[in-house]
Amino acid sequence: MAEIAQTAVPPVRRVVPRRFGDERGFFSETWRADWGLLEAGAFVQDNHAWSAEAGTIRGLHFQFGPSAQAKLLRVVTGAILDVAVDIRRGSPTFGRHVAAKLTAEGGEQLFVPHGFAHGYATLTPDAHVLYKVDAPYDPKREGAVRWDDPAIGIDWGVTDPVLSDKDRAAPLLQDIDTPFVFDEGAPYSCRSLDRPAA
Ligand SMILES: Cc1cn([C@H]2C[C@H](O)[C@@H](COP(=O)(O)OP(=O)(O)O[C@H]3O[C@@H](C)C(=O)[C@@H](O)[C@H]3O)O2)c(=O)[nH]c1=O
Repeated sequence: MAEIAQTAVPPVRRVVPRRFGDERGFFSETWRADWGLLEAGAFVQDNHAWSAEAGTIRGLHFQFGPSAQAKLLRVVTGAILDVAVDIRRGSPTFGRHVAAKLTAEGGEQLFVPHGFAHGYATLTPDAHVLYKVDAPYDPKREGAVRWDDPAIGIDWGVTDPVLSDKDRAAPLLQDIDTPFVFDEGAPYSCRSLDRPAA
């Protein structure tokens, strides 16, 4: 059982799985097919990323075409600010974002569908982030948007982040031709085109 809530930028969802506590600790189901986020079998890869320092930012990333990824994220040590930005051309919420705090303590999760650029900032040192994705890693179909794009205006709470070289060089949203198109008839109201964004 889990509490699943729509966010201000659908279909991004916040998920809080129930925890059954006892004298040993707790037990929690962290994903079930019958929660209806994705059909059974859709998730094909699990990821684990560790960041040593608070104030590390990873993102904003996406994969496109047949490799577009939906993601279900959670934190098992520490805390992050998890962010999803709508980059579906023609979307009523294009350029808007959801920022959700995910903590090991609370077990909160964020479901990020196709058509969104995703990233997070670590709010604590030693942050372990786990996530499921519904398409395998495909470095030939990766794209990125700058973490500090003023047109998106994310309040990361971090001024001088630890970044990868790749993320430091990422383009602004206005300078990419995003490969996602808003389409109410498609899953996640998103059509994913098989062409690079830049
Ligand atoms: C993402 C990924 C990376 N790698 C490798 C490539 C590279 O050598 C090393 C580090 O990759 P990156 O710098 O891209 O890792 P990172 O910056 O953590 O990338 C991740 O960021 C978050 C925000 C996401 O949303 C993810 O989808 C993914 O893009 O790991 C894989 O083998 N499989 C994967 O699925």
